[in-house]
Amino acid sequence: MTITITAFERSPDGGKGLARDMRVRWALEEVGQPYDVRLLSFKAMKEPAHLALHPFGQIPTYEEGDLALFESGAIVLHIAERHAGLLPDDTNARARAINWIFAALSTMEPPIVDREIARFLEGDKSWYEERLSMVLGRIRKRLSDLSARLGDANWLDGEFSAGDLQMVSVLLRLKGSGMLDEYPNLSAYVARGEARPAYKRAFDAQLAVLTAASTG
Ligand SMILES: N[C@@H](CCC(=O)N[C@@H](CSCc1ccc([N+](=O)[O-])cc1)C(=O)NCC(=O)O)C(=O)O
Repeated sequence: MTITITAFERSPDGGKGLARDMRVRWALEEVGQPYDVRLLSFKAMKEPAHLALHPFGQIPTYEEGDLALFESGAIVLHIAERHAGLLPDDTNARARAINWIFAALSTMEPPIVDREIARFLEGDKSWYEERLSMVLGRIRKRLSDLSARLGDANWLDGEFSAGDLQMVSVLLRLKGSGMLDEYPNLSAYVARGEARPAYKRAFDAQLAVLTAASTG
């Protein structure tokens, strides 16, 4: 059955692949599943037709037959459970890979998103500098712990998994900050993710949307 995801008609990330459809695209490319994309304007995302799919009026969503999902984490897990290539067959290894999905989304991503919230929405507040300093400290604590755990391994737990896909995707949100450079093994880890053919296909596909929108 045809898989259809939703994405920004014109992503605010300027084609950097930071919007969360990128994670779903990457997962589908890793498992070799073709997919269609329904591009949405910000206005359309808040209209009844899309709100029926996504209660918060966001992207991405995932549709396949009579299944409709939202939340990129849930979508990537669904893809990983349905197709080989993103979760190990071994029961315990599979559980550990899923453990890393949650670590990426629940432990690593919140302070990283908090930094973006501070920088984009709180710059005019009197307490901005003090709060940003605390947020950066929280990010560095998580990066330091992750760096220590990864060590010189290629991936977080054996073979590349959906846990790495999510963790690399989360760390990529720091790419322009210079903070990853403070942890050379994390920078190399992210670069390994970006070097994967599936990542490159997904990145090129999301960039093509913006290029078409810009020249259209
Ligand atoms: N928890 C949900 C969060 C979904 C979400 O945040 N979607 C965003 C786009 S991806 C988040 C995102 C947006 C922009 C950038 N960027 O770099 O410009 C990066 C990431 C969205 O639809 N925003 C529009 C709205 O809320 O009205 C998930 O993981 O799917």
